[in-house]
Amino acid sequence: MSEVFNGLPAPWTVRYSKSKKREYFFNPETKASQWEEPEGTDHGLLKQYLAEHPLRVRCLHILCKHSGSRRPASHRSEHITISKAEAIDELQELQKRLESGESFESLAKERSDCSSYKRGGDLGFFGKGEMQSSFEKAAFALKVGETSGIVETESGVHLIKRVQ
Ligand SMILES: O=C(CCc1ccccc1)N[C@H](Cc1nc2ccccc2[nH]1)C(=O)O
Repeated sequence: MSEVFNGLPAPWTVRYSKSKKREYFFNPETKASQWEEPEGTDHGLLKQYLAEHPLRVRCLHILCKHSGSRRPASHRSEHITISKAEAIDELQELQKRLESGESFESLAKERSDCSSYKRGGDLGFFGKGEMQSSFEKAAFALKVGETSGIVETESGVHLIKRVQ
């Protein structure tokens, strides 16, 4: 594991509490968790780290399910039978429409197989550990305003736009 300069004394890490809507500190060795910064924290370095490594992101996404999806059904179709290759082709068409200026939200409402389509694909804020790992990895790699390439999960294939 490469050394992480987060301003915290090793091996402390910082996590996000969804219920309390704030960060907390966790020691993976002792399993201790606490609200206060651990003794010896470099507050300035921690703040800089958090600016560059968000604990949570807010994303929109467009999901195209296919016959191999974990749940091949949605509001659009009780029984989704298109192949993964066809689903990827559909996302590629949507990528072209995004590039020609159509809004992500309007395309999510038109085509996404996720229940979030009603809100233009908005998943709200999520932290690490909440979404399937390939989705999380892609989402946390995006800058605010950026859209991913095609991302595969057990649910199907996605386009992801980070908005916060
Ligand atoms: O899991 C859900 C609900 C996701 C959601 C989160 C927060 C707000 C609204 C929706 N829907 C699945 C499809 C699906 N699979 C996903 C995998 C990663 C992110 C979003 C996803 N959406 C399905 O419908 O099969």
